[in-house]
Amino acid sequence: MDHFDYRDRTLYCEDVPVPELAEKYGTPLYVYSQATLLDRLKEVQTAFTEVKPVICYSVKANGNLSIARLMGQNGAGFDVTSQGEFQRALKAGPTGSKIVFAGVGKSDAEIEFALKNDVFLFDVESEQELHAIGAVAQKLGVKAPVALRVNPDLPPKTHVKTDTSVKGVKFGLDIETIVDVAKGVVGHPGLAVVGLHMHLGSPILKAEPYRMGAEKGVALIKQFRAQGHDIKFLNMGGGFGINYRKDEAKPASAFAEVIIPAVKESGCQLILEPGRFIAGNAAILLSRVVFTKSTGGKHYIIQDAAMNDLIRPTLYGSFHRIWPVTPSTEVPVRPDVNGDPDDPNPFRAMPNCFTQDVVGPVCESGDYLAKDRPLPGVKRGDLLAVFSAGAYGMAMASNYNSRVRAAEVLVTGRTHRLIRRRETFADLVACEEDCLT
Ligand SMILES: Cc1ncc(COP(=O)(O)O)c(C=O)c1O
Ligand SMILES: N[C@@H](CCCC[NH3+])C(=O)O
Repeated sequence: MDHFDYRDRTLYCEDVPVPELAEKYGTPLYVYSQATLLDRLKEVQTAFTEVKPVICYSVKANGNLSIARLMGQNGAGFDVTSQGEFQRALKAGPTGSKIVFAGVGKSDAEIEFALKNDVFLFDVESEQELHAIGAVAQKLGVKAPVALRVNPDLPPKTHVKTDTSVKGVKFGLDIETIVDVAKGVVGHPGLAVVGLHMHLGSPILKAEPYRMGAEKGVALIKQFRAQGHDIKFLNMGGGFGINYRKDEAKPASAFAEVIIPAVKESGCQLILEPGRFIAGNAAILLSRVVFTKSTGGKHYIIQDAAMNDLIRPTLYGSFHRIWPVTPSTEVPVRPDVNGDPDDPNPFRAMPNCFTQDVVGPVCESGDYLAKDRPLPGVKRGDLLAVFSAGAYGMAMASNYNSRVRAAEVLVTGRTHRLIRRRETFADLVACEEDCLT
């Protein structure tokens, strides 16, 4: 399973026994498999190779400099959504990396920064933004390369907090009005409208929305061209889903099958912005059991990772597989289907499994990594692996409750390197002025 597997009842990341990492770096710890990161990037590159795509790794999923560098070294550009992400991409990417800049609220300063740093394309999300970009570009005496982001009004329902292409969300230009917006900037001295962008949501487990989106995209591109815009790029965004529960995700080839025909018809270069697909299954969040507790008929595993380390379960009710790193002989070693309500759980009947909540030390009842999950009994000091934590895990981590953020380690084969050290109290207060002493 993505270079995380059990050998003799011990979880390995590539060829490193995970307990060794806990010993050396402490917990909570993000553990990344370099082979998985590269396999996943390669999978996208290979699936779309026929149309020579520009793959812009979505930095928001995981912006660690070493991971971004790995992407850049292996042919990826970057999709960014703030100046901070832009700077990460510049720092980690090779010279000339293609950087696409999306986001609904780019400030003039960010626009100027991007223009001065060779932005490949702005993904433009509103008419006001389009004119703001045009104005900044004119001030600098350049033409800004832009792709208009359409909200294609499609139904890939993900989660109310992550839907990006259903009517009424804040993203993109309405499909009904985008053509008029494009018309309004024909011949604009500060703007080169060269692309169409869409991002359908995340995560998406079906290919069909991409087929529908790409078809709508081709129709728009034809209209933009008829207006005189020289459209060269079709950017289909990110959103490809991954396996959180079992084998629910589609391979990249399934998306390629429905996107490539439209790309060919459009005569455009394809851009993709995968984030989760590359990083999601490439990491576990490793934690250690602090206490166990039973109260009010419920059983709790209190471990040292919390909502500040991985907020997805709290924020979206997301499911992450969790399993002991060294399961006892009474429980199976593969965590494939634990707790999946859509799947009859063969582990439920295991003598040592019972329904438990996996919670952290943060002072919120919503601080949990799993709820009502059939898990084996564990004891203080046991290690747990929270799977599929590589995307939007560390990237969304915070210091809530003055908890220092976790360390991150990158494994390749039998070796491992710290790619982010654990924070310290000094880091926590580094930006504060203790001015009343
Ligand atoms: C514009 C844009 N591109 C790419 C992504 C990356 O999405 P994912 O990590 O699901 O591939 C996102 C996030 O959803 C996004 O908003
Ligand atoms: N952060 C989200 C998805 C949103 C992606 C960014 N548009 C997640 O953890 O799944």
